[in-house]
Amino acid sequence: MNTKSVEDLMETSTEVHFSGFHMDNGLEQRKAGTEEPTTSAFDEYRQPFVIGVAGGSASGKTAVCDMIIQQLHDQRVVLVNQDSFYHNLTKEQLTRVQDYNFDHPEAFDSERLLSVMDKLKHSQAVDIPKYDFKCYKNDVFPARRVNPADVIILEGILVFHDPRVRALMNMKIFVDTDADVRLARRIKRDTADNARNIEAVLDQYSKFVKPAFDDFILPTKKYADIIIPRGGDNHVAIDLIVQHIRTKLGQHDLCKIYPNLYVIHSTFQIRGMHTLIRDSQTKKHDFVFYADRLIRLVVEQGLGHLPFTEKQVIAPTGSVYSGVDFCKRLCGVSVIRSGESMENALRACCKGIKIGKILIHREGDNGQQLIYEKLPNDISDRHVLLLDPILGTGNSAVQAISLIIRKGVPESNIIFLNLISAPQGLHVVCKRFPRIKIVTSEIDNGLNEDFRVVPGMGEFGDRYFGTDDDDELEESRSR
Ligand SMILES: Nc1ncnc2c1ncn2[C@@H]1O[C@H](COP(=O)(O)OP(=O)(O)O)[C@@H](O)[C@H]1O
Ligand SMILES: Nc1ccn([C@@H]2O[C@H](COP(=O)(O)O)[C@@H](O)[C@H]2O)c(=O)n1
Repeated sequence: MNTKSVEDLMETSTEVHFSGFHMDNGLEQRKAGTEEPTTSAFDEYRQPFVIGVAGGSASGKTAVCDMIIQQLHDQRVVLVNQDSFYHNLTKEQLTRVQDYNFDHPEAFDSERLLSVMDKLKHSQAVDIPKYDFKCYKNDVFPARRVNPADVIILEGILVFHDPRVRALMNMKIFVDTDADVRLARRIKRDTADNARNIEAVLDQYSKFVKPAFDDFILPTKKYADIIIPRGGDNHVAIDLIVQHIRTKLGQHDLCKIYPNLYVIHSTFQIRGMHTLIRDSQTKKHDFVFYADRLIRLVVEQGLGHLPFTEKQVIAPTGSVYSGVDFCKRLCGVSVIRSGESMENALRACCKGIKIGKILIHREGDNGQQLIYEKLPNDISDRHVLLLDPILGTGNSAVQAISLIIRKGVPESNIIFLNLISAPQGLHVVCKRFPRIKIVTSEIDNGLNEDFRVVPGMGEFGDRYFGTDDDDELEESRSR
């Protein structure tokens, strides 16, 4: 028996847990231990995308699922059929099978279905029974072993009926096919595949299938995100669904939770630059060179989130080019000292931009103090690009953003640019300021016991400005 409440299940689908940590002012701290967190916070965000496909019997649910699976050929996808969770009929029920209602929610073992889905969502392999429509049993055929996947499709007439099952789904599709088409298909299928006679099929339809559709299935249509008329014939709808799933799968799971969080598109060039700046053996001049390249990419990406106005220009060919005009009222704010490393890239992109500064003193991580600020007087009229290459606990970011908001800048006019973010910090900032935008180049695993991002890249300011011990050693060796 699965004892998870609806809230528990909803939590596993949308919330974030950091095992081995305890919560403190919205942050999770490590109790004791080694360099890496016990459970990688990053892994906790890696959850499969769950799609529910409901609709009347013979509406084309299986056909729609098959098409989605075929088009997602480069992804690991598993299909789970609600039919697999039909209760076995007792001997007595078997003697009067014509009186059994297979279309009622109680015909299914929902607890077993929930337990299987829960395991798959948590990356565990499961055994799923294969239902025999001729013997009315789920233990005639060997169970199917299903491994965890990127996408789980749960298909069945009543998959939207139980709120606990609905809560597991990231996308709900209702296949809407005319009743006469469904009946015609069902007669064909049940007489051919399930060795039933047409009279029995029609009796079952009028006694159970149609009333259950009206009472239990149709009322769940309102939960659907997408309603597909004409089932598998609707290629446009299926293409759009597949495109949406691909987009979602390509995103970090935190971007699915926080729509204003943007991670720049990763390429081997970007991974290569990250490899260099994270390598403890990288010398200062290489560190600065590659950090600058990455910072420039983040700055350009951040500028792309500013508002624009349309503008037409005449090209030297005499033709009209319809383009856009940059947002003019901008300023940067760097968090001293690491944030200053991002100022050059911002100046290189925005000629003459005003850049303010904020200094936050770190005493442990719970006692942070704002000790210096110099911001443009008219900052409240400007869009603000806040510069800090590392987002760790989120404490400094919260202080800096709160100050900028106190100066009159609307939250939605702030874009926070950083190179490396810890999930904990993102969680804190995005929850506290849901309207600011964050642009980062990579999201790391978590924080270590000193609240430093891991794997991270050490103290950014020291490595960028050459004040780390190793460089002093290196210099003294070369003297
Ligand atoms: N677009 C379609 N055109 C013709 N026959 C179809 C179409 N979609 C499904 N079928 C047929 O109708 C029957 C029921 O379709 P299926 O996808 O299994 O429905 P469901 O899974 O909703 O019960 C199957 O025999 C299938 O081959
Ligand atoms: N032993 C059974 C079990 C189920 N049914 C019917 O199957 C329908 C659900 O499957 P679909 O593929 O059509 O979605 C449902 O309407 C049940 O009446 C059955 O006939 N015999």
